[in-house]
Amino acid sequence: MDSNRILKIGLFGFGCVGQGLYDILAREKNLPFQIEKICVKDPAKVRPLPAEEFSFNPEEVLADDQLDLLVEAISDATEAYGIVTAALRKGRRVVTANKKLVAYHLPELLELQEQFGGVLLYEAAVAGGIPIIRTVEEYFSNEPLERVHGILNGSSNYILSQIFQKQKPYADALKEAQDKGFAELDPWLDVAGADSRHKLCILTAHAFGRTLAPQEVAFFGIDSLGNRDLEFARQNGSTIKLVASVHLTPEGEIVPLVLPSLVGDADDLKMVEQEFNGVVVQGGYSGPQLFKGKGAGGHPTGAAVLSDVISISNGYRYGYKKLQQRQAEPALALDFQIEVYLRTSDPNLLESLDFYRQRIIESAADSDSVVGMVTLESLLRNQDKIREAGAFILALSSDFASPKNVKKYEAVELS
Ligand SMILES: NC(=O)C1=CN([C@@H]2O[C@H](COP(=O)(O)OP(=O)(O)OC[C@H]3O[C@@H](n4cnc5c(N)ncnc54)[C@H](OP(=O)(O)O)[C@@H]3O)[C@@H](O)[C@H]2O)C=CC1
Ligand SMILES: N[C@@H](CC=O)C(=O)O
Repeated sequence: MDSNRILKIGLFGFGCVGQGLYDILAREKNLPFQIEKICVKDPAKVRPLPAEEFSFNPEEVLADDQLDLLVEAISDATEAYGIVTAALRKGRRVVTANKKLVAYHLPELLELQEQFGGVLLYEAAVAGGIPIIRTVEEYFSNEPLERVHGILNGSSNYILSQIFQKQKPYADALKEAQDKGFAELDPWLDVAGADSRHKLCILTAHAFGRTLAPQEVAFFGIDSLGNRDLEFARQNGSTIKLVASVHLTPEGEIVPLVLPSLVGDADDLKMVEQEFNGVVVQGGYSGPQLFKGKGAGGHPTGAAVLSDVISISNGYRYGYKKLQQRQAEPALALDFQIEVYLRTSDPNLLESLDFYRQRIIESAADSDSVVGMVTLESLLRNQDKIREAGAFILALSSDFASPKNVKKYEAVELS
């Protein structure tokens, strides 16, 4: 810690995460931190704190040199980018919870820290309360990793638990996730898999030394999940989880993908329910380890932000060790093949996807469900088309890296 004095924090955002941090600091009175100024957006909003604690002008808070460190927890990624980059240009110490900002701008954020001497930490941005970035960055710094995968979005996991365990309608479960503060301001990010994609990009930088642009990662979500898909999962003795995964192929290429997946009883991710996240880190020597914890919510995320606040005040910064160690940037394994289930009403989609070993699961008046093999390249090329068609796509096992667990499905071979 800097000294015995109380460190002053400038906080941007006083929603779920900002209030979570504020509340923890209010309870843990022995901690040497004080939130000095809170910057928010809406002057008309009723606040639980006196008006003088708030500012509506980010410039004013950024310019305040009395503040020892800044915490950015606002809902707008574009505004957050402006705040965080301006702070780093001043060489400030900054903690952010914003995964979209980090995923889209990591190379620039690294550059700014290098150039101006500031520091940026973002543990809360991936898997909420699970200390996964520091674990991958520090504990696994010297062990080659084979795979990192898991459930990285609390809202969609909450929704799926409500659907599978309580038979709640999708829309009701989504509303609950929003009411509980788990969901993004635009919940499409959660349910369409985009938020998981942002988190996967960040994890990939720390685990494999590859700064992926989000556009390089195909992502699919649960927003078009229908009754027939639920039935397919149930008939196969499985539930569905939204899985984000990155693994290294034997050729040293990487396969990053966000895809709903069938999850059976033997799968470690099966026990990750509600707003919890679960991340499996597969070390080359240590084997698989599951990290499970709350992926969303004010206190779990506030606690992750607090941990960064403490670390940053102790002089910690990410070493990006895998980035430093890597010989060459791992390429994307575009020819990687994965077996998926697809339900669509658009016959052209199957043709565009270049499905092979295709089998029909069900043919109905309004749509067909098929199972087949597809390449990563095809998923990347067709992902917008799949979304626009309202199709639902599902991996047959969360073990994307190896087809050995793929079961035999009730299917009719196409002639
Ligand atoms: N909710 C969660 O469980 C988690 C969220 N995150 C991330 O943390 C961040 C904050 O999320 P969350 O707390 O849920 O969001 P909320 O919607 O609950 O709160 C957002 C806060 O940001 C403020 N704000 C928005 N735009 C501006 C702006 N231009 N200038 C100043 N303040 C602004 C809002 O102000 P006002 O009060 O005036 O409306 C509000 O206080 C997001 O990046 C999110 O992705 C990360 C992990 C978990
Ligand atoms: N909306 C996100 C919040 C945490 O990152 C989620 O549901 O996981």
